[in-house]
Amino acid sequence: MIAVSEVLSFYGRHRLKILRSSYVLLLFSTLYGLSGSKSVSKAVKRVEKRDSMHGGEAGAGGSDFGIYSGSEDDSMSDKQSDEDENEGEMHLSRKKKTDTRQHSQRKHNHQRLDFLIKLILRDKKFILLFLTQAVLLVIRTLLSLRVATLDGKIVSSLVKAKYSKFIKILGNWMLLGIPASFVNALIAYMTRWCSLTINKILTTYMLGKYLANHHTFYAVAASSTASEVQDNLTKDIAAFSNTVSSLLNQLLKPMLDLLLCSFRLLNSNSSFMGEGTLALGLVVHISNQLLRAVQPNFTKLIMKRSTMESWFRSLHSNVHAHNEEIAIMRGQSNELTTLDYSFYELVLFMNREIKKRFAYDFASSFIIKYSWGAAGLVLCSIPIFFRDKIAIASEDVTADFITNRRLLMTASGSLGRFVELKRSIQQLRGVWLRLKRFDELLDSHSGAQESRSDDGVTIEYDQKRIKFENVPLVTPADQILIEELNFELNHGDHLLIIGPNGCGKSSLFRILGGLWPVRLSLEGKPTRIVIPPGMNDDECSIFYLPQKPYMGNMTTFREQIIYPDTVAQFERRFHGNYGKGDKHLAKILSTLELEDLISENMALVMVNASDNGGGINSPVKPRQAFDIRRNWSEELSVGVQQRLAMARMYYHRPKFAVLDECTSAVSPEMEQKMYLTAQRLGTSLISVCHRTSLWHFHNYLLKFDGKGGYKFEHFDPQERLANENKLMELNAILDQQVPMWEKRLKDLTVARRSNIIRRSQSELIQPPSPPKNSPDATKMPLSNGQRLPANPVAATQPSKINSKLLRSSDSQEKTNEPVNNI
Ligand SMILES: Nc1ncnc2c1ncn2[C@@H]1O[C@H](COP(=O)(O)OP(=O)(O)OP(=O)(O)O)[C@@H](O)[C@H]1O
Repeated sequence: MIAVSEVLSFYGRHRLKILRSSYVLLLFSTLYGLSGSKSVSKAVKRVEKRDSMHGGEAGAGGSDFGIYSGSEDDSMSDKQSDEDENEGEMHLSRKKKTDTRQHSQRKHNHQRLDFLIKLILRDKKFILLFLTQAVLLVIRTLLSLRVATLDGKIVSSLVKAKYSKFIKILGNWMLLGIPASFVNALIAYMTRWCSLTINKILTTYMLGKYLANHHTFYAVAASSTASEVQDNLTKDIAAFSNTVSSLLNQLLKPMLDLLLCSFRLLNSNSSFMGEGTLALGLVVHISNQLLRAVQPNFTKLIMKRSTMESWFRSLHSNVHAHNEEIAIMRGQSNELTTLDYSFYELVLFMNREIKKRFAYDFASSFIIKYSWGAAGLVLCSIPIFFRDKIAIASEDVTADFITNRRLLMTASGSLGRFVELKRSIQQLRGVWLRLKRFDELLDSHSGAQESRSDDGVTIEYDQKRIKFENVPLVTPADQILIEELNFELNHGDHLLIIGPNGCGKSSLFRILGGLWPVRLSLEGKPTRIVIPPGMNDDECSIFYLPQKPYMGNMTTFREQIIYPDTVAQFERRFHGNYGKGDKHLAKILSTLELEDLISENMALVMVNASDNGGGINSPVKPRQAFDIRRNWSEELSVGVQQRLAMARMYYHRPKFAVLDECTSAVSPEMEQKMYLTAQRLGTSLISVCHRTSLWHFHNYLLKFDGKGGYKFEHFDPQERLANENKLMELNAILDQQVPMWEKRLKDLTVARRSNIIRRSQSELIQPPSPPKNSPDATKMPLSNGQRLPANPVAATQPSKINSKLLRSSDSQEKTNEPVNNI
């Protein structure tokens, strides 16, 4: 009994402190429950585990990272460890190494998981905005406490009919509304600014990494998650920024509200209010645990849905990008089926998702709004119903009731926001994982720049020479096109590459351009490649012209011609003199007979000016014709695009130019002119062209046979063309003569056949010389009972027996005597 009374007296002395610390503890345990969702952590761990097992090979094969099959992963790791145990000591050490690697990989992944946060926290502007937001949130909470107190006083003065007091408090209440509204607006502004800042930080970082070098985006486009890149760079970053920026609002506001409101309630005039608030906190904590039972895994849901949406979007982009081909082939129904199927899958998934969300929304709405609200009202009503039985310090019960009710409503609203926060955190985690994966993908391919070749391969750079020494032509899918390629080309020489489709002509350019890694000779011979260094500010050593040139839409006409140079480089080249630069461009265009484009642009400028109220007769400067922006890839024909691409090459005047069927859509005369001008500008041509009319521009030939073989030789176009012509003549003769000879052969066969028939029939017809006294030799019966026809002409018509004989003699003839012997 003494002990109990001592405890009670201790409690009485330290009541407020005990209540406050218990409340803070309760609040933090609820908060911990928010982020520590087991399923989410499991999902994250599975991703890490799978990544470590695959050696962090992002994107390769892991197409659907929205679904994690934990059991598969577990069984895989189990199997692996079992094998290791059975393979003795040597394997044990290997296993140790693997474990260490996995451990470091896991550590690396943990660090990587936080890379976004680190990136954001490194930005001073963000920190400043974040702190300002925090301060504003504290001010808002203090203001709302003051408003709650005034609310209570207003109602109390109203009930007691104290009008002057009522007016005075109402005035205060309205005055308080000015800073409260200002702070609210400022918080919304800060949240948006914060989101924009995060978006800027992440987009700059990701885009910078994505377009850091020519390997990364080229390799990423070939990865299995390429369809998601667009969404990663736009939708995911935006979603992440929005959620993170409002996270402070969602987290800090309810926390401050809860702490301040509960402390205020603990200090309340009603002696039991403190304990009541704590009891209410306990109810909230327990019901929150119950809510977890029906809560779906939002991380998993958001990841799966995003992957499906990205796929659906990429299919749409595909239709858009190839609209002309699809439309001309009437392939829309095919595309509709594909799109329909992908959309059907998405809808099916979303149907399941909304069902899961429905159960959760029902439970959370009921618990937050009604259960907690009812508990709060019960707590507030106690001083009114049990006024006589409990000690109440204040006489103003109405004011107390209103204030407490307001405080409890605020606290319960805050708890509701906590529950919402839980959903936001899980969804944020889903986006976070997607961005993490994208970052890994970029990392794995940015490393490709260093591993641009196998160990042992020598890569040299020379402006005036291309040399392949024992270089195998191998595709990224490890398909060997040529086992070893050896050739050398000096600046001033011109190489023609010919061979059947798919033999590796373009693959050679991909290796030359550094898109595919240079592999070591398959026979272990020293592998060496000498290539031009590419493009830099001052000089261009190699330039590529594909069949379908890239036309950047909505860029200026000038940028089209100088691509890939920037306007700043153009200005540097012509010392800021646009007139001089544009004159140079116009000269190039006139060589390619593209002056019409300049006049067309001028006309468009005039039309635009008149549309904008400038008048059709307002003067147009030539510079404006080069400043115009158009949808170049859609508005120009392929032939004009090819000529414009050639203009680019003339502008850059490279040492070497790779022309991969880049003149297929221009007239033969223009084609000759293009090649001639390129050679006059001192560019060595490496071309793939099927037209023999271009052969005389080359003095070396690289011929692929399509079976892994090739021939590199000095090329005499005249001789080759003469041979080619001879070959063509022979082919023409053959084409003409073969059907004739075949017909003759057929006739001979028929003639021979009828000869045989006649011979065999005449043998049959010739009877053994009839006895001279026979009255009618023609009526002599045959051995099988048949009579010979009376009409000798009929003997030439094959009877049933004769046709049998004919057939057997025919087949005998076929097998014994070849057609040629006839
Ligand atoms: N990115 C790639 N990944 C894997 N394999 C590829 C890739 N690009 C091309 N290939 C394969 O390499 C082989 C050679 O292709 P390449 O484009 O070099 O042929 P080509 O000789 O230029 O043919 P064409 O005359 O039809 O253009 C083909 O079998 C092709 O399937």
